[in-house]
Amino acid sequence: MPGWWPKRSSKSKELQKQEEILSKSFEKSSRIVKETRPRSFDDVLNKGSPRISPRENKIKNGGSGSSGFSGFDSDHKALPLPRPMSSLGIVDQTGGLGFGSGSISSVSSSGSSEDQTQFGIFSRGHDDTKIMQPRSPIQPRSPRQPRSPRQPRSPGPGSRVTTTTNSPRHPRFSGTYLDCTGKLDDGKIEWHPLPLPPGSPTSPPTLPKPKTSVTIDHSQCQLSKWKKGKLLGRGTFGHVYLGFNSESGQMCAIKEVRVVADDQTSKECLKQLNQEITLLSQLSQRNIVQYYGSELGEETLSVYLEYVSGGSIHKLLQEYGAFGEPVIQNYTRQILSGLAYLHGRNTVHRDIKGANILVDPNGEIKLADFGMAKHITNCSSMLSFKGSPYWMAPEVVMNSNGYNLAVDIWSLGCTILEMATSKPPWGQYEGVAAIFKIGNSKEIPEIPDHLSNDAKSFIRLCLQREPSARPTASQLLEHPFVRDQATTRVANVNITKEAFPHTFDGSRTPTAQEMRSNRTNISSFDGDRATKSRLTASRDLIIPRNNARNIISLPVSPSSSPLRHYGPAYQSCFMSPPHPSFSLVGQSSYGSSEFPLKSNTINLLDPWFEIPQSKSQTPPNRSPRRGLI
Ligand SMILES: Nc1ncnc2c1ncn2[C@@H]1O[C@H](COP(=O)(O)OP(=O)(O)OP(=O)(O)O)[C@@H](O)[C@H]1O
Repeated sequence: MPGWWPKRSSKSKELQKQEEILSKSFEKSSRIVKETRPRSFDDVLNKGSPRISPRENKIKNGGSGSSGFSGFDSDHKALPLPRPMSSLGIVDQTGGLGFGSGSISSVSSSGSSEDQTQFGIFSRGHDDTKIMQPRSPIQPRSPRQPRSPRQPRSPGPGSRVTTTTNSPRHPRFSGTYLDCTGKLDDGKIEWHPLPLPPGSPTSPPTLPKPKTSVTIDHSQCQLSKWKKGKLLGRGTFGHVYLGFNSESGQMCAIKEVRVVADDQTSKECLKQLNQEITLLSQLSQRNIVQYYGSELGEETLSVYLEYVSGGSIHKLLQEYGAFGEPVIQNYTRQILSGLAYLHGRNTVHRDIKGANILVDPNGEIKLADFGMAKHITNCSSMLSFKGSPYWMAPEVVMNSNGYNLAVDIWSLGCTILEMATSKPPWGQYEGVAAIFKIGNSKEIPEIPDHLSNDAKSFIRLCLQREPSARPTASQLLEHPFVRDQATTRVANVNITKEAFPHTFDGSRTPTAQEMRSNRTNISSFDGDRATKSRLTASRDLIIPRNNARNIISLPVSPSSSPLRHYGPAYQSCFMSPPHPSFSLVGQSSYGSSEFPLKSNTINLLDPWFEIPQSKSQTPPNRSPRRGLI
């Protein structure tokens, strides 16, 4: 704990103090994005003045039952409203308050961009609140696909432009925008052609995979037959509608964001959607919502996605209450499969929670909402303060050393608790107190007693405070909690193959049969720890050592986290020492001899060794070291 963080015996005083401290941190690096008077679209385009979006308008007018901090999405009543947080520099324009189940997004990089000092706070009406801070332009860019030079915009009012990844950008994006990786961009937004209606004379029999490098075919614009239907839901940045193709009868979900030039909110919306488009267009896996295409209209950018009619896990929890363990097992396995695929591509979701996980009528899980997702390059830092507070990993809250794919594993553990209790983890705490608990305590969220030992063991593995101690998604797929389901085996083999088409050294991954026989061996020696350890080690040989697990730490800006003590920035591509505050809350800090210089040690331990509760709550240097891929 930082020296300036006093200990108080009274809980209320302590909370009050926490808020004050967080307030100072936030205020240093934040500025409330003020609402602006609505203006006509032409005004906006011609004069570059901001225009209020319908969503903002709703916020301005108080929305419907908005609190901005209900802890869950719409119509959720599980959490008490928090106290006003204006002192934190967080103002919910609805009169609601700071952190709910909403996502937080700020950035910690240093830089001099004017934008960088801004925190935009966007109420989600009665959903929750997002805090966003544009990235600095000096951050390294992740690899992107080449873009073509500009091409003229299609004429006529009301016409829609459907373009592709290497297609021209919309003239309205000629200003500076933030690119898909969160860095300032030159305004280019990537969108993709809509699929031709299945069954139409010129269409493929099924929806094609998204094209990432095709030339413009304007005939596709005319062939776009998707009609916008009823509202499915609202997100922070736009609305999601049902789409219907009257020629094929097929449905899709249309995520729509209003395009308003020079408006900070719109920039954020577009940035987020652009990020989602770029990432989703490269993904194709059964547990990840499929991207179909995107289209730029006169006033809106629409993203066409696989329609998942069952709604989110969060919504199901609200309607039907906590899930039984078999359902949790089944959903967890599928979430893991999606994560294994995603992580195999060095991509971190960063906002895993019930509200972002959709369920189709057959119980198939689809990870959605990739607005926070990020591709991790070898030396890129992950220092942004992004995610949804209650599901946020300690290293994200503290944000001292950068973080990695393991943040999704922590959030998965939280989501399992959410499924088991129908409440968010740490739900008994208000937002700031929850963040304090996550970042500066030794605790993990409460695990319900009624869960099986396998479930408890699984959750504890996910909720290890030391990120490198958390197993990977692929490793967790072998945990008895999810492994022993009848339908799991073959599906997981395929997923592993998808996620890891090649081993780390470039050689091929084993065939499904090889994998099966390996797994058979593992399960047949379930009771034999030594054998299992050996097999675990052999499993490590076939699962590539994902270099994204090597997290690298880069200098952190003081604005990285509201809980972060302003300390010296550290080093380069090596694991950094833990945040000093760990040692100040009764946890000893890393000694140099204990500090893991390499985080990719081959794991020869049994990954399913159940870490006792007390150990899972111990500081990093006391946790059993687990070499990870
Ligand atoms: N592919 C889809 N199929 C069916 N419904 C969807 C789909 N995508 C989103 N929805 C619905 O629309 C709602 C809003 O989705 P969206 O991804 O925009 O925001 P969110 O995840 O709720 O919030 P945020 O983006 O702010 O984190 C979801 O809660 C869900 O009910």
